[in-house]
Amino acid sequence: MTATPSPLPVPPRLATPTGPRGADQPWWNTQLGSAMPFSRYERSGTRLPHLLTDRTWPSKSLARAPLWASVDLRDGNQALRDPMDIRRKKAMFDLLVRMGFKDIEVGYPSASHADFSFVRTLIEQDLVPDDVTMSVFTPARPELIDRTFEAIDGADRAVVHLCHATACLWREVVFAMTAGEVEEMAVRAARHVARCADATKGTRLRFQYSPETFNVTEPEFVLRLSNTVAALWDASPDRPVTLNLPTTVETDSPNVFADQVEWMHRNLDNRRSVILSVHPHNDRGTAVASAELAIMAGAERIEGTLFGNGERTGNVCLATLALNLFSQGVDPQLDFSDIDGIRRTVEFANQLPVPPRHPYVGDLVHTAFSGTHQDAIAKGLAAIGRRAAEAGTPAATVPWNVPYLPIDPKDVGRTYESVVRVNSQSGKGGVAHVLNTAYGLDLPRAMRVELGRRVQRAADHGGGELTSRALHALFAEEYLEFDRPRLVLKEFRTTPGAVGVTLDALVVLANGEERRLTAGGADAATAFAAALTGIGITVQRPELTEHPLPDTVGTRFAAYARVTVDGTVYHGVGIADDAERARLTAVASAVNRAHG
Ligand SMILES: CC(=O)SCCNC(=O)CCNC(=O)[C@H](O)C(C)(C)COP(=O)(O)OP(=O)(O)OC[C@H]1O[C@@H](n2cnc3c(N)ncnc32)[C@H](O)[C@@H]1OP(=O)(O)O
Ligand SMILES: CC(C)C(=O)C(=O)O
Repeated sequence: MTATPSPLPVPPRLATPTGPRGADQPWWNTQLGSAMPFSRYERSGTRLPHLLTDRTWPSKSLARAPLWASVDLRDGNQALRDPMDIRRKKAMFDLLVRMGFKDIEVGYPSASHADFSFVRTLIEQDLVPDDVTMSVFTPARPELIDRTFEAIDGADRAVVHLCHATACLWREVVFAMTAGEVEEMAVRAARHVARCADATKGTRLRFQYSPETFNVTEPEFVLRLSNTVAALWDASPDRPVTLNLPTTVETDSPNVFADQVEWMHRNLDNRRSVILSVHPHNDRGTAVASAELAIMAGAERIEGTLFGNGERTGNVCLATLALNLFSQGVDPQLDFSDIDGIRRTVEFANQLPVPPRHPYVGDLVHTAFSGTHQDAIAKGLAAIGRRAAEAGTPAATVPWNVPYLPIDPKDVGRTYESVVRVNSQSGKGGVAHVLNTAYGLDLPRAMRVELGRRVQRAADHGGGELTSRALHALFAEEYLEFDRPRLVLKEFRTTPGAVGVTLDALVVLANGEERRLTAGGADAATAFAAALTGIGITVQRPELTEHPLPDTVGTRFAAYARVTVDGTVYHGVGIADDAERARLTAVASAVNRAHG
């Protein structure tokens, strides 16, 4: 029988305190109004009307990758303290090509000699692969448009990208123009571009138009401009014009942008002759969400940069967008299999660090310090290993489902070693995981608890992170190395009997004396325990597990003993070249710990 879900509880309405605590404010909400001058800023929704009541984007999902366009070499570059020189530009360009970008804005050639000569280098040295199209940015000024066409002379293919401000504030403050004058400027510039294109021989050209800043421009105005410019450029399905809608400065929540994009998508003339593109900036920290909703709303192309470099808070991060798709089972159509290599090149080109918490690539994004997360991750990885073994397939092909890890770090070229790092927030699971991944030690549960406590004390004391080496040192101090061991197993021999074995062992005592011990038992460890009574040590019920150590030269074994010495349970560890010696050494380790 299927249980009927009970209705969801209705959340209590949050009172909105606007000043001193009001009588209608519930006891659990003690927030008061702040002294921040918020009334200087326009209220959301007052700038532009909500465009749609019948929006369709909320019920869409992302089923395939959009057309990716990198603007690292233009928008990214113009935001750098030290713009890229040719070497850095070349490194970035080569990286973008290797990753699979087909649409790369290579610069703003009329802006600087460096940008112009980079474009010339690409053309003269034939560095643009056949399946990649470069685009070049130009403002709506005739002399700069001319210079742009000069830069692309001799190119096989190119996109000329025309951009000018359209938003009211820019019209008034930057251009001191009316809307009509801006429209005339757009028409003049688009015609100028078309004339230059007609005069250009041997280059397959396409055009792109960006009304800046789209999100705060009156929709009817931006639609009219876009239709006019596309028509002037003879947009057709064979040679579509890219209409790029920038949130040059991000001002509203992503749902507002999605409505704006869907409205354009529905109302553009000759929709099939237009590639609808978006160019989100990240001023509100929601560029990724804006881009994703824009695709649901009808956009086909996204402009952004790797790891989000760009003006102010940056452009939308293409790595995040692509890997968001990847993590949803959609082919990102970009290769992020060596994300750290990509990051190194991007950091070299931009001379800016990628923050440790940046999605997918930051140093810490696949790392858990907290005990409960570590425990869950270790269990999740073990489950993947089991499923792979059961299916007889490599773990890398088993469907990924590990708590707290949205993707398999190995898919982006990371290892599992950094997934779990230990400090005072960590627990036994994390410690065991690190010892396992770094040293191949697979501690039994009771020992994990015991060692976990020891590590916790050390971490509390030291305050910082404990590396795998430090953890191993604590492990060795606890189980392998003893200042004055009660006994050391020097040599031994077992002789099989009718039932069980007889053990002859030579042990060295704390005072340096060597003693030969002999006893029988069901197995060597039981016989050893029995033999220890000869030197006054009562050891009962030795329980042992062992495993070979991976990646060692020759085979070595780790054995773990749980024994009762004088009525108390102790654990010990033995590591040796053969399994039997490892087991007996583990019993000796437990005895030494009992007498430590
Ligand atoms: C939204 C974007 O990201 S657009 C790209 C922005 N990128 C850059 O600015 C980087 C490169 N820029 C530059 O090298 C220079 O600013 C240049 C080459 C564009 C122009 O330099 P200058 O002629 O010295 O002008 P300056 O930068 O002082 O001012 C810009 C002028 O262009 C006008 N302008 C700005 N954008 C545009 C545009 N897209 N189309 C037409 N005119 C524009 C401004 O109104 C201003 O005009 P004014 O001098 O009549 O007041
Ligand atoms: C040129 C345009 C697309 C731009 O960079 C912006 O508006 O941010």
